[in-house]
Amino acid sequence: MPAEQNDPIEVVAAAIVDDLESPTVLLAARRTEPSALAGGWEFAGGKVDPGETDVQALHREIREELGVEVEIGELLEGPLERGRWPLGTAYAMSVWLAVVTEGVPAPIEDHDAVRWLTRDDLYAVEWLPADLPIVDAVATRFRP
Ligand SMILES: Nc1nc2c([nH]c(=O)n2[C@H]2C[C@H](O)[C@@H](COP(=O)(O)OP(=O)(O)OP(=O)(O)O)O2)c(=O)[nH]1
Repeated sequence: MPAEQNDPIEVVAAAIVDDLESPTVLLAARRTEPSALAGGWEFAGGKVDPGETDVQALHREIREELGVEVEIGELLEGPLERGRWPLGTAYAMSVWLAVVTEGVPAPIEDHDAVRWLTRDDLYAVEWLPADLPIVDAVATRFRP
């Protein structure tokens, strides 16, 4: 179906954890731009390019931004169609749990810091506001 003018822009992102079944840490990345969002923490990811599947886009973005390869796990179901999460009205984001299979995450592009958050400090960074319900969804998967 062709995209309508006011359809949200599709974004994909990874909630990178240490273990897909029983996570104990979550990776957060600090944005460098635009200035309105710089300093906010988020899930690494980005827009799906034309002709790319969501999963292809996710692997590409994670490779470009963090320099790692990931295995993708469960889709964290959001309230919008196809389980996406609203980012304001302009964007809709699909978020999967993921684990690193190759490399060590580093802030290569679009971020200036990455941090592994334990359950106790999941909310210790200043998440972009739209991400808070997604962090809540990740928290429910954490090892009790
Ligand atoms: N990647 C990502 N974007 C987020 C998150 N939370 C959130 O509100 N956003 C917003 C920031 C942007 O306004 C929008 C799209 O994100 P993006 O990373 O593709 O933004 P961008 O415009 O810098 O993309 P690009 O040109 O580098 O592809 O979504 C998140 O957790 N991850």
